[in-house]
Amino acid sequence: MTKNNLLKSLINFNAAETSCKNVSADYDLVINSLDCLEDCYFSIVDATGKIIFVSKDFEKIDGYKISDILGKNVLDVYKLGKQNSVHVRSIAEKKVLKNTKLRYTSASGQPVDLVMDIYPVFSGREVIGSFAISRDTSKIQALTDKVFQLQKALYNQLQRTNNNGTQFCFDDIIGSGEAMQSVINTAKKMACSESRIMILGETGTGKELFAQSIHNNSSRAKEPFIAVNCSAIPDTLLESILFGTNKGAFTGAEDKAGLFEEAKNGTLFLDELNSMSIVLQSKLLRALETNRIRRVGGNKEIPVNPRIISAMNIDPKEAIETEKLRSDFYYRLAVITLECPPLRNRKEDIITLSWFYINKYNKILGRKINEISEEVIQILENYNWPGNVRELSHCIEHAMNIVDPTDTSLLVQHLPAFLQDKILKNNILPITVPKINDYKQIMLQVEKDLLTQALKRNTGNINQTAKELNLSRQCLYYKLKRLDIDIQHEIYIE
Ligand SMILES: Nc1ncnc2c1ncn2[C@@H]1O[C@H](COP(=O)(O)OP(=O)(O)OP(=O)(O)O)[C@@H](O)[C@H]1O
Repeated sequence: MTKNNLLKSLINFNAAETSCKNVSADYDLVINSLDCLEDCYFSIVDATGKIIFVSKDFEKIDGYKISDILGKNVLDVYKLGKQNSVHVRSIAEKKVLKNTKLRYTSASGQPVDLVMDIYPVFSGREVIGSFAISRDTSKIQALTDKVFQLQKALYNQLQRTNNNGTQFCFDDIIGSGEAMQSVINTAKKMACSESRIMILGETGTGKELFAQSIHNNSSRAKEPFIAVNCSAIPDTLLESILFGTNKGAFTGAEDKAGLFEEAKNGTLFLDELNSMSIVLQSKLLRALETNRIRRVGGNKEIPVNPRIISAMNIDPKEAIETEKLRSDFYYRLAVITLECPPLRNRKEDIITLSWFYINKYNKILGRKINEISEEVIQILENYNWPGNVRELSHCIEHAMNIVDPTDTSLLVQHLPAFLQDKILKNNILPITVPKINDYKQIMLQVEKDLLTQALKRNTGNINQTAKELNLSRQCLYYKLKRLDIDIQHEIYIE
């Protein structure tokens, strides 16, 4: 049976079914127009299983050349038993097989996921062949797999979050340098005690990460961990959030437990404690002294038992001196203190952290970065990271969005513009203060760094440097001489 005869039967069969008798067509045109369908091919075999026709996309999907398989039997081409060939089954059973899913390896070794609809072709009562529409669902399958993986990761994360309100434990803290290891060891010891902890450190240094890890390493791990950011909530609300409310306290107030009660025997983490008003500090102090709270509008004292971990991102001494913080309140909470060092003081961890975030975004964004250029390493290690690990993570996230999916190296042009600008123009001031206590010597070093960098920016040009610093030429010369700065030195002519 020729292809056209088979097609004619096929169309006549359908025409009979649809009572549309006068069908005439250019069969090749009809069949080839199916090629406009993406990731899909059309195939016809005769009653013996011999392949009579396949449309163009077949080569792309199956990896065979059409000319190599035409005229051959499907069972031989795919090395299948009769039961495993859907074409042969459809002919033998005289049945339409819809939505048949197949997974196999193509001639070029790629895994292929196909969904096939196979129709037997009749001439009268006799089956004279079958035709199939095969849709390549490999891409959709890969996407579905990815969605499934992401869902699973999210579910795991939520499970951890839902268990006790935390996401992190000590294993999640990155930092193999001496400074971080020492903080981790201290924090692990603190986890074994019941004393109140004050965690100090600049923004983004990992204070909450430590608070959660301590909770998860403590005997209270199965109880809730509840965090409240004192700077994010207006003072009047913060009181009712912490202590709860009793009905009638103010319009709309209901009987509601506060966070002290909700934390039960777990941990209550008071973040940015320094933002709390002095009035609320006094009320809280009373609760801390008695381990009892009174709901807003209530008159009953309720015993409470969470362990309190607090955090501050400013110097407590300064806050006490400027009367933003009550000293008795501070010392009630800072029974033991933990200091999270800023990133610029533990440069040895910067690249390890960068790799952590690169690998994270390689997975999330489907990137392939496996190298950080020397220049980028220099930049990352020399920037002073005022936003600490949070800022570094955002910087890498930015870079990973900019790299092309085929890039394997993280380069300067991928970094956020402010980092490229500042560093490439030598416009930042990583002032290297010597570890000495002599104020005069420190100031001399600071002045020297400042002038050296201004000279670098102006490629050693005295007039321009003096203008930028708003100094006279003579004054600049005098300072350079006093600080022993050699203006002929090649570093200024970069
Ligand atoms: N050592 C570290 N290892 C891994 N991730 C870290 C580390 N330090 C901080 N991070 C990450 O940096 C981000 C900021 O950390 P965290 O919120 O704990 O900082 P913080 O000091 O509490 O900041 P803030 O004072 O602004 O509340 C988080 O995503 C955290 O997971």
